Amino acid sequence: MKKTCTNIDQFMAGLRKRNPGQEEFHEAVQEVASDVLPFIANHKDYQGECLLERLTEPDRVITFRVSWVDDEGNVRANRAWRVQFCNAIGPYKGGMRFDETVTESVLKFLGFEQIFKNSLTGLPMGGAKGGSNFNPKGKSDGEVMRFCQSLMTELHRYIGPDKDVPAGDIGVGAREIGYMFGQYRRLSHSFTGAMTGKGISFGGSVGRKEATGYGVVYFMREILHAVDDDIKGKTAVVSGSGNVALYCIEKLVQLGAKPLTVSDSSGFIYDPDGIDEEKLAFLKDLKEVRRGRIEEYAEKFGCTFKEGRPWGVKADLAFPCATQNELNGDEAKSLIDNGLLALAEGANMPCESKAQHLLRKHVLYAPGKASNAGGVAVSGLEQSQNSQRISWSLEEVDKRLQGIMKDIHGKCIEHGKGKGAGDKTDYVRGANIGGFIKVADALQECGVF
Ligand SMILES: NC(=O)C1=CN([C@@H]2O[C@H](COP(=O)(O)OP(=O)(O)OC[C@H]3O[C@@H](n4cnc5c(N)ncnc54)[C@H](OP(=O)(O)O)[C@@H]3O)[C@@H](O)[C@H]2O)C=CC1
Ligand SMILES: O=C(O)CCC(=O)C(=O)O
Repeated sequence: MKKTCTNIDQFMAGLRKRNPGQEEFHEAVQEVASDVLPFIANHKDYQGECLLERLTEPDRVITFRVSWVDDEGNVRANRAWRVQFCNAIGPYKGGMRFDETVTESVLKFLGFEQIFKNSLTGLPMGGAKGGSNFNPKGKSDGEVMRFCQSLMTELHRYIGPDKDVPAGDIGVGAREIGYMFGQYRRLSHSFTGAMTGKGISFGGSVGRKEATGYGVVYFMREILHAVDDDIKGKTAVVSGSGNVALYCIEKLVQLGAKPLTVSDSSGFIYDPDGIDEEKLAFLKDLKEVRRGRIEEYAEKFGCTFKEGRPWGVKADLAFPCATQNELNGDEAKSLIDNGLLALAEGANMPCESKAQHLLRKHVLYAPGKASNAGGVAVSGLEQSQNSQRISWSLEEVDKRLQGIMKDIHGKCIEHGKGKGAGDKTDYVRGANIGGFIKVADALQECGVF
């Protein structure tokens, strides 16, 4: 029987050859393969069926044109994709990203990560991701609506509650989900839970908007409890000011921590007094309603605005919640030199590989596939509510979210405890192996495909 190649250099050389120029995808696979290949080498049961080779090849990538008309009457065209990566443990599931930086490589990296993340949640969800190089910033509501409707006119053929269930991500919030779901409903002539992150008035779950940000803080709480520490009284440096960052800050404030920074693509603010409930309310209005720039916070509350990223600020905890590769090796060193205790990723792959290496060695470091899984987990709960045609209360959803984050932490401990530098828990290994096993078992039990 042909055995899986467990030599990382050979494995990666093959992957690079098959996926030329897709650097983000290479990076994501390298991170997983460097834990999973040694695991396979030590476990005979996982050696025979080319499991990681199969898991690094998407089931399919759907690419299509999205034509739409701008407010001046000009016809515009963008490219969109849906990467349906692996449905071994449930229908494809993962967000849609609208940003000018979106490429097939970015979506393959995100879809690949999603396989392991969704597996860790314990819910029956496969891995997928989609999006477009359309940039919603500065577009009118009408332009965004026409774009979303046009995109769904093609995408609706490939999705459905038992097939593939898209949701939000960068550039795709409540407004965009509403427009896409509305068009899906019209075209499919049905009302089903084919998308999550929906508005509460049309099948959405309470708590989904908050879930990723709250989840990352719940995960950090577990990390600190495992070393007999607590989140209360800790200072925190947070990047981003979108969905994940805002609700990460909200939960930090609720649990008695002191968030010091918040950022967007123009720069960051540093508020040494900490962001409190009143300042957070201003931030929510600025970002969720007025779609303004972060500098306004500094003007309103008389603190510092700087171009660049917030990683030079001294803090106990760090939460990168903006985008991929937003924290490099030098910035990780600066956080560590400033006494950082722990970092939990709210964004997907925010730390460059040099930064990951340093953080893994010197602090407690939780990778996004574990720490930001709360969002997709509550999406899974939204799917369950839709299927049963019921709505749970916020208390019920939040209780389940806390339970799921605790369970994910438990899986990281099971596979990563004592495996890191100085006998620390290696959360990266824990998440990679914990996520892999369930998918690998399902792949083996369902026959070769
Ligand atoms: N939404 C969710 O449920 C989940 C999201 N994630 C991940 O979390 C991250 C943030 O997502 P989300 O909050 O939903 O997205 P949003 O679009 O709501 O917010 C993104 C934030 O990041 C900033 N940002 C984007 N690109 C850059 C950049 N190149 N440099 C600096 N800042 C940047 C944006 O600033 P600006 O407005 O100026 O562009 C904005 O503040 C992503 O990595 C996403 O994949 C992970 C799990 C679930
Ligand atoms: O809720 C979802 O399905 C999407 C979440 C997501 O895109 C992510 O976890 O990165």
